[in-house]
Formats: sequence, C-alpha cells, structure tokens
Amino acid sequence: MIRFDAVTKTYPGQARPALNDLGVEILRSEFVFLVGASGSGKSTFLRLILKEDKPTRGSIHVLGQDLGSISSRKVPYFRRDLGVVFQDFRLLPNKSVFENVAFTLRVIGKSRGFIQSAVPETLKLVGLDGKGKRMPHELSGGEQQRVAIARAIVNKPQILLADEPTGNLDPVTSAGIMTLLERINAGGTTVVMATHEAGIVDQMQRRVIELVAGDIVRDERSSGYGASLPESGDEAKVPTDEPITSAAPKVPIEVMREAQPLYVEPEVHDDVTDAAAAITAAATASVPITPAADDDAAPSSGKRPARPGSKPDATAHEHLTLAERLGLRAPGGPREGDDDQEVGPTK
Ligand SMILES: Nc1ncnc2c1ncn2[C@@H]1O[C@H](COP(=O)(O)OP(=O)(O)OP(=O)(O)O)[C@@H](O)[C@H]1O
Repeated sequence: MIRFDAVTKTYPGQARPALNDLGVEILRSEFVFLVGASGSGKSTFLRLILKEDKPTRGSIHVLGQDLGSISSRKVPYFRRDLGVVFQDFRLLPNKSVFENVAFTLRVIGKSRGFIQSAVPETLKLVGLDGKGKRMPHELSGGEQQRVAIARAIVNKPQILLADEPTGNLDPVTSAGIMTLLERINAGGTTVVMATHEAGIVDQMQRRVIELVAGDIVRDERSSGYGASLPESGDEAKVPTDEPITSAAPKVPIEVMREAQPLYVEPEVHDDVTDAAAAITAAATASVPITPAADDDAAPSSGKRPARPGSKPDATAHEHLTLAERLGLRAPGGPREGDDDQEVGPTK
C-alpha cells in the first residue's frame, strides 16, 4: 500500500537529510503512528507519501503506483484516494460547515445526491450533527478541526494521513477523534498519523514507527509512544525484529458495523466527472491565508500549538487555492473570484 525503498530526502541548503535511507512498508488497513521529536522527519514522511515533495534518492510506491512516474498533471487524481488532516486546519471562512465538507466532493465532481447524503452522515460521525449551517467563525477551534477531519474522510479515502490531528483538541475531544479514526481504519482505510500525544499512542497500542533525526529507530507492530525509547547516537538504534506482514489488530466487529455507513462504493472517474471537476476547480480562487481572529478552544496544557510558516517553504503554499492544497487540482490553473479563501490556524 505504501512502500519506501532506500528513501533519502535532503532539503536544499541542508547538510543533514530530513529522512535518511528509509526502507519501510505499510500494509492495507494498518493503523500506524509516526512518532519522534520535533524535526525528526514525520511531516516530511507524510509529504512524500502525498507527493507534495519528492525524495532526493530512492523510490516510493503508494497504492501500487510508483510516485516517481506520476506526472504533475496526474497528481490530483492520485490524491483523490488519500485523505489528509493537517496540523493547521484549513477551512473556507465564508462557507458553511456543510459547504466546507462538500467542497472536496464538488471539486471531484460527485453528484448532488451523493453530497446530500454523504456530508450529513460524515458530520454526524465527527460529532457535528446539526451544525452544517454554522460558519467556521461560529465554531470552537476543536470543532473547526473536526470539520477538517470530516472533509478529509468524506470521500472515503483508501489512505488517511494525519499530521497531529488532535494537537489542539482537549483530551475528551481527542479521544472521540481517535475513536473515529479507529472506526475509519476498521472500515479498511489505512491510517498514518504523526503525533506527539503519548497518551493516545500508549492507549491504542498500534504499530509505531519512531524517527530520530531522519532514521527509523523503532518499528513495532503494537506498541506505545516511548517503548524502548533510545538514548541517542547510532548505538541507540533499535533494529526492527521482524518484518511486519499483517495489519495490527482491529477494533471489534460491532464498531466496524457502526462505521460502515461512511463507506460506499467509489464512483468511477470518467470524462464527464473529470470535466466537471476541472470546471469547478477553475472557479476557485487564490488569496493569502487569513488567520481567524478568535478561537474559544485554548490548547490544553502540554499540547504544541500549530507552527504555521515555521519552515522555509511554508509560505510557498499560501497562494495556492484550497483545491490545490488539498491536491484536488494541479497548481497554476486559472483563478478568479474570492471563493477559495482559507482559514489558517487559529492557534
Ligand atoms: N522545506 C524545508 N526546507 C528545509 N528544511 C526543511 C524543510 N522542511 C523540513 N525541513 C527540515 O527537515 C527536518 C525534518 O522536518 P519535519 O518537518 O519533517 O519534522 P517533524 O518531525 O514533522 O517535526 P514537527 O514534529 O516539529 O512537525 C527538520 O530538520 C526541518 O528543519
């Protein structure tokens, strides 16, 4: 499902690679936590899977495709099978909750009927039942983040990538989100989640891949956040005992049944839907990110705030449309109007 072969990623101007000769495989339906200190390479790992960036050396296969052979034009199509939850949730400030979740589906040309049933169902799943008409500024930070998660899963992706999805949520809300991610995973979606939340990782006991300065130092099938935490240096590297050959244990069957309404047969791509997608995408606009002014959900203690713009290339994304940033259209298309504004992180 996801395979890294001898992957090294060195950013321009950096002496040390962000990821160093990684070889790892993630199988269908696995739930994988990516842990490690800040700067260890977690986000880079996720970005490479998304083909937001390319490796300096090595090859990456996702969903049976060699990412090195996917043209830029085809990247948006490739990404339709991937849902993404960013650390800084990105909502359209002048559109309702319903429209924010429907956005992904409209861009890829889903039918009105599909949207009318899938969006409320997904909002219910993430605990936002009845809040479809609210505007993002009428929601707490935690609720805004749940809208972003709903948007990521509404198209039933085969893979869900999550970069600190609970980073700004209180513990109770976080637990609810993790239950939700577990249910999504139980329905067959592969989940790869970068996190610093030790409590969540310890409690869920799923596969844990730990990165230290771009190296995988631990890859355990069922583990906690800090199990066999290495000290530092080469001697601290913990070799993986056995190759992982099957997915980690799933949640009970009752939970799977509950999760099923989210999963319906994917619609085929054809010329009509692709043309509709192109038209919808062309109608979206690009404006700089406007951080929301208020937010009533303060991060709980010990949680890291979002760090927008903390990396050298972060601002490069600010003038992409939302469709582009979600990978639903190729960057650089025509842009008109002001419909595609974004809410940046409110933390
Ligand atoms: N665009 C970039 N240009 C140069 N260096 C970068 C870029 N993005 C990341 N890096 C560097 O690559 C390394 C890995 O960064 P990455 O963001 O992948 O780590 P991370 O584990 O996700 O950190 P965090 O937990 O803080 O999000 C860091 O040293 C970082 O400074």
